[in-house]
Amino acid sequence: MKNQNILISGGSIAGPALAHLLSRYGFRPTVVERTPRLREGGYKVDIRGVAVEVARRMEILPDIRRASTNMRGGTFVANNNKPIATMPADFFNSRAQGDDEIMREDLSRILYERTRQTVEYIFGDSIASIEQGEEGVAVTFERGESRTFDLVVGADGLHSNVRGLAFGAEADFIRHLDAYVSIFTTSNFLHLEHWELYHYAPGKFVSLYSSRDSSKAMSFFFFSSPQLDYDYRDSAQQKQLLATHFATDKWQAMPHLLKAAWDAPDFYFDSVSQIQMERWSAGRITLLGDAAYCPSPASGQGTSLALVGAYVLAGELAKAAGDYASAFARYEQVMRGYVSVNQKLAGAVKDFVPQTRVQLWLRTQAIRLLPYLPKSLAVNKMMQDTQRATNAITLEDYAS
Ligand SMILES: Cc1cc2nc3c(=O)[nH]c(=O)nc-3n(C[C@H](O)[C@H](O)[C@H](O)COP(=O)(O)OP(=O)(O)OC[C@H]3O[C@@H](n4cnc5c(N)ncnc54)[C@H](O)[C@@H]3O)c2cc1C
Repeated sequence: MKNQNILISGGSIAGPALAHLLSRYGFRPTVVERTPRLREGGYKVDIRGVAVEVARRMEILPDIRRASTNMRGGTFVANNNKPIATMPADFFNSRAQGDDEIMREDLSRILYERTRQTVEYIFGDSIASIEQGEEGVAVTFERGESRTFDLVVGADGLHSNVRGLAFGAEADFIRHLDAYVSIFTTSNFLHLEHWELYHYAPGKFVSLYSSRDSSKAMSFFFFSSPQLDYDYRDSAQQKQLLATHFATDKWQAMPHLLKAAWDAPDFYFDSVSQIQMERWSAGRITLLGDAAYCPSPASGQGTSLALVGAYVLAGELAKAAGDYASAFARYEQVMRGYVSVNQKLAGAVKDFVPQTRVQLWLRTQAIRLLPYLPKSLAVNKMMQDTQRATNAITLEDYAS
């Protein structure tokens, strides 16, 4: 088979998923990850629709189910922590349809553990330059090493380094949805047990979920904002932005959470954005996951697109016996429609949070009614759209 040596930039979800499948087909993948070790952090992520079948074919579904969040439900709370409404988990999620929910870092760890013996991992490094030639791609790394690979895959997220080197500036491909998210670990100071709290304020939403068998909690902050000027690698600056945006928030838990942000080892902050590109491949280089088609956390489909994308890309490379030009073309052809319908799930992100005090009051009244409404009435349309989108691709059986 041709083109067996494949460099993958990014060791979160898309990168290790692709490495797992490629090594199964006899390719020799190398993963380079910028952080010094496997990156921790992230909130609950969904594995939905076709992605569940991909996880099954990757033989990681039992591991995923063992690490399931096992969420029991959640409570909308007022500023003084008094419950507004309490809902069982299956009111919002689609576990009943066979979908799964797992902490992002657990899925990343499962994929890494599956591949660490068969795949070369380089931590704490990054691609500094890429030059394509007839016979391969000459790569230099930031730490100074130079190597040649047959193919390069950018699975390095929203701010993809490979995309920048091979396709051009991020500004040409990113679509800001006028919101930001921040996620980090805190102590389980409210003693939640597989339970989540939800708090709204004008333009803001915060949730808190017990993790690590309730020994810790994970917080998720969301706020609407026009584009902010900050360095996406400077977490001290991002913590300050978060503190400024939530300084006047009246939720009782807020002072504890904002203090925890400064101490959190896994602090994550990013814009709610999508990546939209006319093509994902250029010669021997292609993009995968958020790097190519980030649907944004507002769609809830980033992880599923990354898993399905890895399955299709690896399968097409194996089917074409390493003929990258036809494999990359097929990968785009097979994935385009699925990506597009899932990006649409992000909808109008601003509607996710009430923007004014009046809208907040109306939202609170609607939430009070939720427990008394049949699920079908309250979330039916949203659930149906999501189910259609998450299944909007027919998986080929690439088994060798
Ligand atoms: C820490 C973290 C927390 C997240 N939390 C959530 C969440 O709670 N909810 C949600 O919906 N989505 C979250 N996401 C995004 C989610 O993981 C993706 O949408 C989805 O799983 C697709 O994954 P991906 O592998 O394509 O991209 P990502 O998960 O973003 O991974 C990209 C990887 O590339 C690495 N990388 C970046 N630059 C370079 C470089 N120059 N060289 C080498 N490696 C590089 C990053 O360190 C990271 O490990 C999170 C991502 C991260 C990294």
